[in-house]
Amino acid sequence: MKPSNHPDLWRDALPWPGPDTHKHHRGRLGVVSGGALRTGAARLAARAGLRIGAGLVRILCPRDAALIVAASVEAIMVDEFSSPEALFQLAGALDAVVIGPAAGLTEATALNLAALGRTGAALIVDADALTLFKDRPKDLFGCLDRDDVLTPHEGEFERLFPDLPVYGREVAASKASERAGAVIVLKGRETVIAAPDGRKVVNGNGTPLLATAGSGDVLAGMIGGLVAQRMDSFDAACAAVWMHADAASRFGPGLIAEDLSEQLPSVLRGLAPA
Ligand SMILES: NC(=O)C1=CN([C@@H]2O[C@H](COP(=O)(O)OP(=O)(O)OC[C@H]3O[C@@H](n4cnc5c(N)ncnc54)[C@H](O)[C@@H]3O)[C@@H](O)[C@H]2O)[C@@H](O)CC1
Ligand SMILES: Nc1ncnc2c1ncn2[C@@H]1O[C@H](COP(=O)(O)OP(=O)(O)O)[C@@H](O)[C@H]1O
Repeated sequence: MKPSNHPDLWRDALPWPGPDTHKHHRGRLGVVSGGALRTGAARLAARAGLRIGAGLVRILCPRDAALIVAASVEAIMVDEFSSPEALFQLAGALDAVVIGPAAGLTEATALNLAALGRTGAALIVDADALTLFKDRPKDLFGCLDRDDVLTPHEGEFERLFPDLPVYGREVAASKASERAGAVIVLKGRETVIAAPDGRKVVNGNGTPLLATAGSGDVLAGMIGGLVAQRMDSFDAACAAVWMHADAASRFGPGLIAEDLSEQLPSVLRGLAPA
């Protein structure tokens, strides 16, 4: 399949604020932070979610991380939780939640994911929250709904779906989406986005400038920010993947993950209705 992702597929579905909107209407995104030494990934994701238009973004922190995160954010809000049940309560007021970036390969991450799976929030599951389920992928899939999004790089994909890479990336992504019952974003040079209902798109505007630590965390936050604004999860994933690469190309050489969100205003201006 030739690269097929293009703004024509999802431009009309992008969320823009109307005259009577307020921040809660624009979508409420949560991002689960790792522990005290692992807060950067959540901050990258949260900032991307805010930049892409979610009206309200909260970083949900284990107790040891809360003051560290609070000291390093402004518009982003901070909550602390001390148990999966407390996380469940916090997430009840959110439209979408990102979990996984620097979350830690611990049972606490699995329990937190299970708690989030019991809320109405759409989940964007990345990084550690994928790797953790290497030997028990069904435990992960059991927590998911069809509007949830998994964002594996090839290493993470192989851990969850060891029998699928042999089919090639496109067929593998479709089979994985069907098996997981969620949208799959199989990242890489040509990212493949597949939905359980059979929709599939291959992205063609990627750039190797994105091969830098934390760029995947930013992508997860962008998808989360669009899903929080009630964009269909498959469309949101296609749009975020394209905009993420466009942001990288606009910045050019020297790009680090922090730069991606700062390019989003110009990416969005290029997509806004006239
Ligand atoms: N600013 C931050 O705090 C950042 C935190 N990060 C977090 O750091 C933790 C560990 O990240 P790691 O990079 O070690 O975990 P990974 O699962 O990305 O890498 C582990 C191993 O997987 C293999 N692998 C196979 N295919 C790969 C691919 N396409 N891309 C990358 N690796 C591939 C590599 O050999 C690598 O050694 C995660 O929780 C991650 O979310 C990273 O996201 C980077 C930025
Ligand atoms: N060579 C490449 N060409 C195009 N895109 C790339 C390339 N390498 C990485 N990317 C993109 O960069 C991002 C990396 O995500 P990930 O591996 O999860 O990084 P991290 O865990 O450091 O955040 C993905 O969106 C991936 O598609």
